[in-house]
Amino acid sequence: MTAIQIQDLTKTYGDVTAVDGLSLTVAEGELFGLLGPNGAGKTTTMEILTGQITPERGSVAVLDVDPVADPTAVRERVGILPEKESPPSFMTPREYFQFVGAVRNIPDEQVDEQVETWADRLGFAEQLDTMSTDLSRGQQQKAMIAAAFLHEPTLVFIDEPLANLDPIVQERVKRFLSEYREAGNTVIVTTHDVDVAAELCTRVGVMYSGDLVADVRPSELPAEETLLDVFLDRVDASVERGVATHD
Ligand SMILES: Nc1ncnc2c1ncn2[C@@H]1O[C@H](COP(=O)(O)OP(=O)(O)OP(=O)(O)O)[C@@H](O)[C@H]1O
Repeated sequence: MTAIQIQDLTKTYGDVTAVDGLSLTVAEGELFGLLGPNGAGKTTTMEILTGQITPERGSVAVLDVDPVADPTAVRERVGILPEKESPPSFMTPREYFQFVGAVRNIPDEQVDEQVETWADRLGFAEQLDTMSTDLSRGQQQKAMIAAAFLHEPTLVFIDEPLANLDPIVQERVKRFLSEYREAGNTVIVTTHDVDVAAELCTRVGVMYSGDLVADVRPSELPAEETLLDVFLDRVDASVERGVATHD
């Protein structure tokens, strides 16, 4: 089964074409990075794939389910971690996990087990019973990462996975994501950080002005060429060809 299938996808907001005829296939077991500058269309693509908004044109399938026709079925099967989200300010992380567990019909014992595992993995056991409003941005991000994986999905979408995390936690998250992928699961990340994409991802699609301008495997780039070179080369070339920027 392919994890993601996108064919000729287009989404506009008034005069702005946020996604412009995008086609992309991602196999299961990839850690795929959608890399692009501000306004490239990464978030819009993710929102279509997770059934939050609908496109004007094109087809999409996520684990063989159409998120436009059946957004609930997709959201049940995948984990989603949007950028800048945080647990409700009036709940502790533990209460938030119990809430997510109830919404997702996860047995209580499984929630308890996952909470212990994640608190240990990301080092937030001491904050489990602290009101979210009193947590730092990084501590809130840890809780959101754990919540996205609570129902043990086989495909997870993460916007800017390492934002707000200190270097130690960044390493732990990177290691976890690599192991999760090695177990056959799929991760789709969006980022504008070239270093994160180069280090973390098995495959990177460079997005600019609503479409892919490069599709590379960082580990297969020749020694003299970095992902930053590819990024600058393709994005600059698109600017020179006169592709309109959105910002
Ligand atoms: N709800 C909206 N209403 C109007 N325009 C929007 C809306 N959402 C996105 N856009 C526009 O669509 C384009 C693509 O935005 P999108 O957020 O998908 O880009 P992005 O690659 O995720 O950018 P960033 O890295 O800055 O988050 C931008 O020009 C943006 O201003």
